[in-house]
Amino acid sequence: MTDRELADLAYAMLEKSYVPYSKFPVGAALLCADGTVFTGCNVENAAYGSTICAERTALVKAVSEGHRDDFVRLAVVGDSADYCWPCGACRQMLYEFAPELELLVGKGDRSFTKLKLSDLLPHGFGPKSLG
Ligand SMILES: O=c1ccn([C@H]2C[C@H](O)[C@@H](CO)O2)c(=O)[nH]1
Ligand SMILES: [Zn+2]
Repeated sequence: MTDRELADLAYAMLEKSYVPYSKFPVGAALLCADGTVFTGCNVENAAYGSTICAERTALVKAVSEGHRDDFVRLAVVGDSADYCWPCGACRQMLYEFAPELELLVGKGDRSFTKLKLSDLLPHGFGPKSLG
């Protein structure tokens, strides 16, 4: 799967977002080594803090289906002028499973930039930190 194809799966998720409060849709698509893709969107809640981000939706879908050590690339995209950088909570949860995960981060004009999770979360706290 090309980067463009993975990003487009994430963009397609924008319309699934449930964002009555922020009106800020986010889409995600997580590629596994066997080619499986888990998609996600943000799902907000009237108790705002109970909102789940698009990246974590995709991640928990994947882990709950038995994937864990096989994450290859994650696309996360928004629909606004700036890139949709993953929030701190998402960076931390992704770091648990794939500290060197490749990221495609996109914005409203459908362009995206490529980097690694470790660029966004250097010296992260993970399973190895616990000894
Ligand atoms: O990494 C992030 C950051 C924010 N959001 C969502 C949460 C909320 O619904 C909206 C505004 O914060 O964007 C994500 O989905 N992923
Ligand atoms: Zn987040």
